[in-house]
Formats: sequence, C-alpha cells, structure tokens
Amino acid sequence: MELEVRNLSVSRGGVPVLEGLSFRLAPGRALILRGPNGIGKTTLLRTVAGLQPPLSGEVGLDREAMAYAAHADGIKATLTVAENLSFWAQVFGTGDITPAIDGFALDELRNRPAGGLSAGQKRRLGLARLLVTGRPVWVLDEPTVSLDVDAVAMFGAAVRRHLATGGMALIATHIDLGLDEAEVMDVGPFKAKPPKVEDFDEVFL
Ligand SMILES: Nc1ncnc2c1ncn2[C@@H]1O[C@H](COP(=O)(O)OP(=O)(O)OP(=O)(O)O)[C@@H](O)[C@H]1O
Repeated sequence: MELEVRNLSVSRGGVPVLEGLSFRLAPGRALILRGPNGIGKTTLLRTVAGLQPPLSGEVGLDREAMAYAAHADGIKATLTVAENLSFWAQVFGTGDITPAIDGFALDELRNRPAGGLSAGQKRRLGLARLLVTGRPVWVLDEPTVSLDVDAVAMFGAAVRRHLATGGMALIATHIDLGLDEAEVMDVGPFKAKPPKVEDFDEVFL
C-alpha cells in the first residue's frame, strides 16, 4: 500500500488554491508540507483525506486507510482521557489504549475529564488518538500547535515508531519536528494561477 497523489488541484470556497501537485508516499516514509500562511496546505490535506473533493486529479488511496488530525481535536469533554481513547478504539475496531497513553505521557491524566485539560494536554490526547485508529496513513495539519518542547519530541518519537512499522505520515507544519528522515515539499510553486481572461470584453458582459 502507498499513497499516490496525481496531478491534484484543490480549491477553497470554489476558488482554486493549489494545482498540479503529484507525490508518492511509500510505507515507512514521511512527507512534510511547507508553504506560507494561506497557500493551501490545509485545503490540500483535507482533499487528500477525502473530506472535500478535488478540483481535478486523483488521490490513489482509500480514505479508510487514513487518519486525519487537524485543529479541532474531536475530544469528548465529559469523558475522561482513558474513556476518550477507549471510545475511539471501539470506533476504529482496535483494542489496547496503552500505547496511546504511554506514547503521549497521559497516564497521570487518564481519569481526568478531557474538558478540563489544558490546550497542550488536549492536543496530546488528540494526537494519541492516531495510535488507536490503527490506520497506516496519518494526515496531520499543524499537529504541534500548543505543544511544549517535550511534547513535540514525544510527537516526533510517535511518528518515528509509526514509520518503523510501515506507517506513513503527511504533515503540514511550520516548525522543525526533528524528523530529518522526512522528505520536504514546498507547495509554494503549485499556487494556482488566476484564470486567463480570453476575451477582455467578456468580463464586462
Ligand atoms: N472557508 C473558506 N472559504 C473561502 N476561502 C477560504 C476558507 N478558508 C480558507 N480560505 C482561503 O483558502 C486559502 C487556503 O487556505 P488554507 O487554510 O488551505 O491555507 P494554509 O496553507 O493551510 O494556511 P496556514 O498556514 O495559515 O494554516 C487561503 O487563501 C484562505 O484565505
């Protein structure tokens, strides 16, 4: 299994933002997307994860193979940390939540209602969810927002372990994750060009 994106163009609010993107992600590989604010990284990730249709081109992998994590952590506030993880483990049909608890140092917080966690703790819980999805392709949008230095390192280690078991990761981030083995793609050159006006008069008709 691999993620192959072919000649993909994506739009936001009906306006093309990126066009002509192609890349391939093989098992054990990570690809980091870079580019300035507003260039279209979120839009690209949402399209790859199947949350919105492409303008054109193809994503050659079923969305069931992907786990998407973005700004909204998807945490149930009234459930404890452990209950949240167990809930997702049930949804995704996986079992043990221990690697998720251990991987993001959540043991001390396991019986705390998730709604009472700090922003960084919530983010750690949101990322720990990736481990209970059992899905091979992680599609991550700014995963380290609110994380302190130790938690960023925890996240980097979790990604590394995922890659070591044949997983894949596609990550948009502005910070250095310490994943030197990852490939990096600047999406800037793929910025969509404004549509050509063939007949100037038509604009006014
Ligand atoms: N709901 C929306 N409707 C229309 N346009 C939007 C909407 N949300 C974002 N945009 C625009 O779409 C473009 C791409 O936004 P996107 O969020 O994909 O960029 P990004 O590269 O992820 O930015 P950042 O680094 O700031 O997170 C931007 O110009 C943005 O202003």
